Order: sequence, then C-alpha cells, then structure tokens
Amino acid sequence: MTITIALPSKGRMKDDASAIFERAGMPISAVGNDRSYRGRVEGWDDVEVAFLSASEISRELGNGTVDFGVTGEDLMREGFAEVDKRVEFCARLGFGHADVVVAVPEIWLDVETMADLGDVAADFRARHSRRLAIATKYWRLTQQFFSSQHGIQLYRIVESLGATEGAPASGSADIIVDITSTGSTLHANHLKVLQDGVILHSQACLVRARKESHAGEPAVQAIIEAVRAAL
Ligand SMILES: Nc1ncnc2c1ncn2[C@@H]1O[C@H](COP(=O)(O)OP(=O)(O)OP(=O)(O)O)[C@@H](O)[C@H]1O
Ligand SMILES: O=P(O)(O)OC[C@H]1O[C@H](OP(=O)(O)OP(=O)(O)O)[C@H](O)[C@@H]1O
Repeated sequence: MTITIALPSKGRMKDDASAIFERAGMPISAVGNDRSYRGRVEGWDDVEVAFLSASEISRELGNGTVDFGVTGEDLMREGFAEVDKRVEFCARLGFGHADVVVAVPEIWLDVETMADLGDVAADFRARHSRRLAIATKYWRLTQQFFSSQHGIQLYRIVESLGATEGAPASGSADIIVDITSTGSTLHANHLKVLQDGVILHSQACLVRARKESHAGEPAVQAIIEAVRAAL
C-alpha cells in the first residue's frame, strides 16, 4: 500500500514540518524540481509526499484522500464536525502555536468574561435594535463555543476572510473570534481577549485519516512512532 503524507508547500509551517521529518529519519525531497508538488521520503519507498497549503491539508485529511498530514488543529476542528471520528491527532509538533480567541474592544470595561458577554448579547437588541455581530472566519468553532458551551444564542456571525481585527473599528462587527500568537495585532486594534475566551490552543499536529486500510499496516505505525520519537 502506498501511504500519502501531505505537508505544507508554503506558509509558516513549511520549514518546521520538513525539519521534524528530517529528525524522524524521514528526509523529504521534491520529485523533479523544487517547485514540484510531489515528494518522496528517502528510504521509504511506499511513502509519497503531497505538498499542499495548510487549509487544503485539513480538507484532504477530513475527506480521507491522504493518509497523514501536518496541519493546524484549528483548521481541522473548524473544517469538520466530529473531527475525532474522521481523523486521529497522532502528535502535537510544538510549532504553529496560535490561540483561537474571543476578543472585544478594550473600552468595554465591564466585559471581562463570557458571562459578561452573554449579558451584553441579551441586552443588545433592546439597546441597538440589532444582534451582537461577531466577525470571524471560524464559524463552526464560534457557534460551538457561544451556543453549545456558553448558552449564548443572540448573535450574528459576519464572515471575515481577512483583517478581522479591524472589524470593530470599521463598524462591520462588534467583536471578533480570530487566532492570535503574539497578541500584537489585537493590541494594535485596541481589542482584549476575555478571561475565559480562549476557544482552542492550536498548534501544528501530525494527523492521520482514519481508514480501514491502515489496520495492520506496519508502515502506518512506523511513521507515527518515528515522528513521535523526533519530538
Ligand atoms: N500568527 C499566526 N497567524 C495565522 N496563523 C497562524 C499563526 N500562528 C500559527 N498559525 C497557524 O498556521 C496555520 C495556517 O498556516 P498558513 O497561514 O501558513 O496557511 P496557508 O498555507 O496560508 O493556508 P491558506 O493559504 O490555504 O490559508 C493555522 O493552523 C494557524 O493556526
Ligand atoms: O497575535 P499576532 O502575532 O499579532 O498574530 C495574529 C495575526 O496573524 C494572523 O494573520 P496573518 O497576517 O498571518 O494572515 P493570515 O491570517 O492570512 O495567515 C492572524 O489572522 C492575526 O491577524
């Protein structure tokens, strides 16, 4: 059986991902030229590498069109409901750290927790004749966190595909849900994270698509063990 591993072709995870495989004794090389989207692993003839973007990798893993991949936990959990049934998070790789957070304007002095935000959301329509608007590209994580975990139902999601932190200042939303790593973008936009507003501590993971064909396949276990040993 040929095992396909999807690795980031670009972006912030690319170099760290190939370094982990190098340390795991699985050195990756591109097939053809450096711009090729296929690779191989020296000494592992049954393994092929597909170079894709981090978001494509999460999609292919969830659909089971690749066997393994390196991508962010946030992208997997946002992309698929009941993701743990579709994939196994085999290892947290120690890079690509980012938190998915709820952030509100700093000037909302009396809003420090999700319970405070729930009160604001409940009052919002009476005060402003509309629902509290949340800018985000993380629809699923936002709905799970607000509705299922915190029982907050009165809000509206405004899809944001970039510059999410600017939405409250521009008036297109009241608050945001986005990723942060250093916090400097939130700070520059006068936003603060709620005390209990961290939805997910994300990092890059080695993820396996749960496939029947993996049962009893020694190379599958060997890949997981090699990567874990490199951490
Ligand atoms: N400061 C950060 N900003 C954005 N993403 C970050 C940051 N730190 C870590 N990440 C993680 O990096 C991953 C996204 O990586 P990247 O932005 O390189 O993807 P990409 O290749 O640009 O994907 P696409 O182009 O398809 O959006 C996510 O899992 C995210 O959590
Ligand atoms: O907490 P910080 O260190 O300031 O990082 C957070 C910022 O980085 C990301 O944007 P990026 O510019 O990387 O663009 P992207 O979301 O399109 O990858 C993210 O969307 C935030 O805006």
